[in-house]
Amino acid sequence: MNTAVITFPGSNCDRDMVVAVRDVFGSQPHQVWHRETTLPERLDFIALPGGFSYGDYLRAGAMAANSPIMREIVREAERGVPVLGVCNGFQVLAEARLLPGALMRNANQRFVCRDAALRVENADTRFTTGFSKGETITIPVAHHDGNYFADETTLDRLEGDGRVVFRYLHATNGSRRDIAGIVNDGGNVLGMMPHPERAIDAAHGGTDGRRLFASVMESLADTA
Ligand SMILES: NC(=O)CC[C@H](N)C(=O)O
Repeated sequence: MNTAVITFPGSNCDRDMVVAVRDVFGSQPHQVWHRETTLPERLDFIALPGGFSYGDYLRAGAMAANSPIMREIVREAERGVPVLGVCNGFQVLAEARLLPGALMRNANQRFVCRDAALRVENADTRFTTGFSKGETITIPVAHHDGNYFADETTLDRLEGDGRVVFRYLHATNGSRRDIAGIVNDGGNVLGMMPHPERAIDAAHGGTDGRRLFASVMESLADTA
């Protein structure tokens, strides 16, 4: 598989993402610096990792969304390549308008760092076929700007179209309707605040994250 992990200045989960992708996909991902203007050809999967790109200056993800490589990522996303944005990666995807809504400061103004119980709301996306609809999974969260906001019309549309993929079982950060992860209209761009790359090995305390990467891998095999 031909995969890429993007690094922005201030990314700090890129190495964990590389390990997860390598482990599950079975080959070393390309590591791409945000100033690059081209991506490796024929990518099967692109991951935007967590961290504090540009120190979360202005708004988390706002500056990274204007990095040169983002033009290419938008192009690949529009071609249907699966793109996963985790935590800061989700913030970047929202700021780049690849996903609707915004990630605001957590409602209680505090950084939250713990395992989160999530309900899988849609097990029919290329990121979630390894789960069952309604299943509860455990994936860690670690953020201070995870409070998902969108207007009611957008939220209703997301819910109606099955684009709310993960929902927190317990209030976590003030997110509207406890939304933890959403996909774009095409179903190939997933943004989520919880960190699946931190749950790929039993030593992490759980392997539910591995099942997300394995789902992507399987969806690629199906379309090959
Ligand atoms: N782990 C992360 O990616 C942190 C994301 C982000 N910058 C925040 O704290 O909200």
